[in-house]
Amino acid sequence: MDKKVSFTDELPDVTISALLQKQNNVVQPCVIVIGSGISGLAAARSLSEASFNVTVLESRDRIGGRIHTDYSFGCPVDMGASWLHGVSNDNPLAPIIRRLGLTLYRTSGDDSILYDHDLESYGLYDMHGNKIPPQLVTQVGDAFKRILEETEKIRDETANDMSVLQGISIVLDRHPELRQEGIAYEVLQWYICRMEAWFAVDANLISLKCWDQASQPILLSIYKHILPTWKQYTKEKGSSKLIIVVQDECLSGGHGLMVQGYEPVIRTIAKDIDIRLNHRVTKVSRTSNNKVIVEVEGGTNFVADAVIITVPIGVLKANLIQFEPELPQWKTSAISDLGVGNENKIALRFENVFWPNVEFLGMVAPTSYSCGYFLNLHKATGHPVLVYMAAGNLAKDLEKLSDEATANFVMLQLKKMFPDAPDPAQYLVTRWGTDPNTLGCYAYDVVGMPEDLYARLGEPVDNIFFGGEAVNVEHQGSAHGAFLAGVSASQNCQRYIFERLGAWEKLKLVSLMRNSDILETGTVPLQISRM
Ligand SMILES: Cc1cc2nc3c(=O)[nH]c(=O)nc-3n(C[C@H](O)[C@H](O)[C@H](O)COP(=O)(O)OP(=O)(O)OC[C@H]3O[C@@H](n4cnc5c(N)ncnc54)[C@H](O)[C@@H]3O)c2cc1C
Repeated sequence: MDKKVSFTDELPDVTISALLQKQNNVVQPCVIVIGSGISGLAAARSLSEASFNVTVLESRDRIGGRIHTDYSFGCPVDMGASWLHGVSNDNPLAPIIRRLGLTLYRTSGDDSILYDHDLESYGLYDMHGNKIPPQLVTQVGDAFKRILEETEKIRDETANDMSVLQGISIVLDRHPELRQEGIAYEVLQWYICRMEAWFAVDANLISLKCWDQASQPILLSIYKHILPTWKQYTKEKGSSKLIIVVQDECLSGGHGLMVQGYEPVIRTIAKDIDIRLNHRVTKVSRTSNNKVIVEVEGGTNFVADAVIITVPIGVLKANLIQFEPELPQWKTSAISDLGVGNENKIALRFENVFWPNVEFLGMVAPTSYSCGYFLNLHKATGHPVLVYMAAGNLAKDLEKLSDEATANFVMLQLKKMFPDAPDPAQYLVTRWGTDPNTLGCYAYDVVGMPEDLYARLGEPVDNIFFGGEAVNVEHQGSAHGAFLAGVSASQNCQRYIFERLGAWEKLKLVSLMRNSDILETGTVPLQISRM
């Protein structure tokens, strides 16, 4: 007879878990999550799986926040995030993507943040519609890489921060051989325009010290910077635990477009979560008995043991949520010192494809502001759609126009490359900068600001926890970074609440926990349509 018995099989009917669940007095701790973007949803799912009672309050009439797949063209078009940065199993979103069988179109195998497209996948044109020879594009691309490498030396030499643009200008003074003339100069401007798109801000505003925050050295400096602030904070609060949202290293695997759009990922994380749409939070108050009261436009109040705030940094900067008592100075200064960039997408659907089969169509010009580029969705998805992307000041300026005028502006750009381009059958225009639910696209490092801002933004204030893209020290401005930040905020919140429970309540809570099915890892490979 097999003597091996499984522990769970041998348990009598009345397991601890069953016993506890039979009792009516199981009081699950209650947490409010503000915002149903990927960060808030990840926090809510993680809390819900840890058997907390969780409610998500969302100001919009939809979930997903800056992940928004539009289907009005009859095909998925991502108007917010569209790339998975880090197409590998290390990506925390990989398990969900694998499970859903979603396809990724790898646009670049390069892990660096600037090259989310391989150089050979560009089709660049000048303002007169002449195609730029691909060798020139590659040659200037290589020169740009060298220029950026040289800026690292300048950064190491100087104590004070400066903008990336200033750094580039010093490099070109020192290395005249890297200067570009004529059309090559315009191609260089185009690369700068692409860099500006990554940060969603003009190059004269991007911090040279922080722009490529690598893992280890920066993390050390973050610890160095945060400790004095933390000591001050713990002196005020009488607690000594340092909870900090820090991730490992840059993700490998290059960059991949979500061919079916990001929406299925959002829907999966949101499954069965209590989400209240059209609930705009206006005030968060802490009470003397360790509760939080969350007030919603219209006057409804929600009371909870803790709150996790995942609204965009732009919303926090604009003080659209009032705190009582006020947040401490170390937190408010982190909010005000972080920058928030802007990027907008204008998607155009045509009846037929009239452009070449490249991934990116770009127009070079004498300034990065007047350069432009279109993502060719046809190459990755088979749908006749081009997506124009404008960042920084251009994105801001376009928001001053009507949708129709914006689409006309974009068509003028396209017609410079393809004079016979027909009018689009449909178009879509985003306004991430003026939308009161975002007020910007994502966080960036302002020149000369302390390096611990993201970490400070992620620090809790008693039972108020912070998630969202901008609290992730390493992967801010990304979907996976926002996801991780949500999970971290949830874990910090769980720890906080757990420490306040008695032994019996802890046991009850543990008995209700269920294993994650959505956040789990699996063995099904990622589906990548271009290796
Ligand atoms: C144009 C654009 C392109 C991008 N491209 C990529 C990409 O290709 N790859 C990538 O990885 N990342 C990309 N990103 C970044 C990525 O989309 C974000 O980092 C991520 O989606 C942020 O998630 P979040 O949950 O932190 O914030 P959000 O998604 O903004 O969620 C916050 C939620 O809070 C809600 N809210 C706001 N105010 C209130 C309030 N007062 N009360 C209640 N709710 C409120 C908002 O409506 C929103 O739903 C892009 C972003 C933009 C804008």
